[in-house]
Amino acid sequence: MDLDNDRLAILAVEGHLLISGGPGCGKTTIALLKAKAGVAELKVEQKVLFLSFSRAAVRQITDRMSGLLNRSVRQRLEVRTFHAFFMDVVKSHGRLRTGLPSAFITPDREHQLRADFDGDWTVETLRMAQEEGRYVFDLLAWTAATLFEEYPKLAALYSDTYPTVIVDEFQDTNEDQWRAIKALSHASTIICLADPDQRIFDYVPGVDELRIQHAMDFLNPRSFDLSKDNHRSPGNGLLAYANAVLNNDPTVPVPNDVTIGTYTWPSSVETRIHQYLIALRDYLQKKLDTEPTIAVLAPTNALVGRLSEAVSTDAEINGTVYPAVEHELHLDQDLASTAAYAVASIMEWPGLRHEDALLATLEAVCDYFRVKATKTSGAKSTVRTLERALTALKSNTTIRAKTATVLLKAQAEGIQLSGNPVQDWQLARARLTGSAELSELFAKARLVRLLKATDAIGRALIDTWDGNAYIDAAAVVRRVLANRMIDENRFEEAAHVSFMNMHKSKGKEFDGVIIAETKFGRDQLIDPSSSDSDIRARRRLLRVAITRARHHVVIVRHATQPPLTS
Ligand SMILES: Nc1ncnc2c1ncn2[C@@H]1O[C@H](COP(=O)(O)OP(=O)(O)OP(=O)(O)O)[C@@H](O)[C@H]1O
Repeated sequence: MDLDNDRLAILAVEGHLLISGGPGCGKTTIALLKAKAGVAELKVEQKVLFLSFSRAAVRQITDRMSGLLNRSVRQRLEVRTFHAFFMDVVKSHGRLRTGLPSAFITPDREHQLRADFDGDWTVETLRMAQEEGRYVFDLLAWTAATLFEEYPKLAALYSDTYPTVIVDEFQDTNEDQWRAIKALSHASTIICLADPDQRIFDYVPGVDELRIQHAMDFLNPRSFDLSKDNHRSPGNGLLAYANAVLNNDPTVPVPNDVTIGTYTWPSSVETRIHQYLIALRDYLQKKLDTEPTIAVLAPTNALVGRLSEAVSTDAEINGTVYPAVEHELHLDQDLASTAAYAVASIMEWPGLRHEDALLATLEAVCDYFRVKATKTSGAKSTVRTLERALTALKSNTTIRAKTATVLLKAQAEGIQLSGNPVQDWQLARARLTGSAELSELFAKARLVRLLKATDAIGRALIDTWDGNAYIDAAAVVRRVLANRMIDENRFEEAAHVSFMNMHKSKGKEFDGVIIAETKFGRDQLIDPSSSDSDIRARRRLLRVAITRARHHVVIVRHATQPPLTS
């Protein structure tokens, strides 16, 4: 590996460090080499702590470690998500603040509690933490940082275990993460890895565009800028093009390794993605002489779900058959799971009395909007409307909500299920139509995959089939999805083809990347009618997406969309 003067200096200097530079310039790699150089001086019980944001990023770092560091060095490095680290701190020492053992509230459980709670949820989560020692996900960072600040000896104890702390994606750290880092910085050496232009989470509360400046002021680190280097995709113009998109610079031509594909009616984004995915896979396979890794990225989960579903079955396009493509779908489950419970409740219909069947499904639809209301204020009025419909249904009075009347009609028509869980799932899902709310659930439920009877949900559903209905299907689906979330927490299998939204691709690396858009709303790569700051944020996001590729990028756009640089 080339170690230029900057890198040699990084290895040589002592004290806090800020290593900045664009995607693929080698920040992670040099930080790992720096950690390696310091391992000899560690005492037996000491380790280097490498903090990152997501489990996927942790996996990428551990993958990179295996090519770079031998086993004995790897064992001295602890690569963890912020969340896992803070959870340990709170679990082991939360008692210092409360006198109580610490317990954790899962996100699923939090949604339920929050939906039933009238009042300020932030105040309530603090009360639960302080009076009951029970913590929701979002309070872990705050609590760990507060523990470090209130008990400097505790921070010193952690610093003693971790004399060096490397912080990945430093530009995206929120206020609490930064407070914890500051507390550790009194006795640990902090190495910040940062790229201000990869700041794509600035809509998250506590993430501050001045964070790098804060680090400069507080840590007074030695600063190294590696932005002139590009080791991910050297020589192929991908980074230069990504920067041109970031800066809306039309003077940089689209390089050979970027294909801009367009579609227009009667072709669709789904068919184009299917075609390009197969073409790109073949092209990279030949070029690299190994099965390539490819990511298909889109701005929204809804579009990701549509595309994933489209490539999951063989498609005949203009007389050519494009085979289904095996892939992994990476999503945030929340709302999708809740929508899936509504589908499952419809699969219970033939086994239930009319009123019970309708109540169960309407309740599931209402739950979906309750979960949504914890994130978006607009959903609250939908919840109220649906709750009124539920009351009317129970008290046999006139139902006004359109969603309820549509479901009433669909339920009266009945549903003929066959015992094939895949077909029946689709049949049940198709009942989610006829009102804006039901259509929304339909789109979300797409994100839950049930493509083969051997999928986890399919297998579980088969067990509930009684020849007429799927008894207790909703509860069974809930269990499977909850298990899946826990499994995903443990490890994520590396798939050759992955579908995810553009935000989720951050910190990852693939041989090829396909980016899709439609001409509507948030599914557009850049919505010309949005504000300047939104457009700027989208350009940063696009740069992140383009720079995930080592070799080739395909951008599939509607033919009427304006060019990305003009
Ligand atoms: N000095 C180097 N010489 C050769 N290859 C390198 C060097 N540094 C890094 N690489 C390779 O370049 C690729 C990108 O490196 P790395 O992941 O460290 O970059 P990064 O700056 O952390 O990227 P990102 O910000 O996108 O996560 C990796 O495949 C890595 O093995």
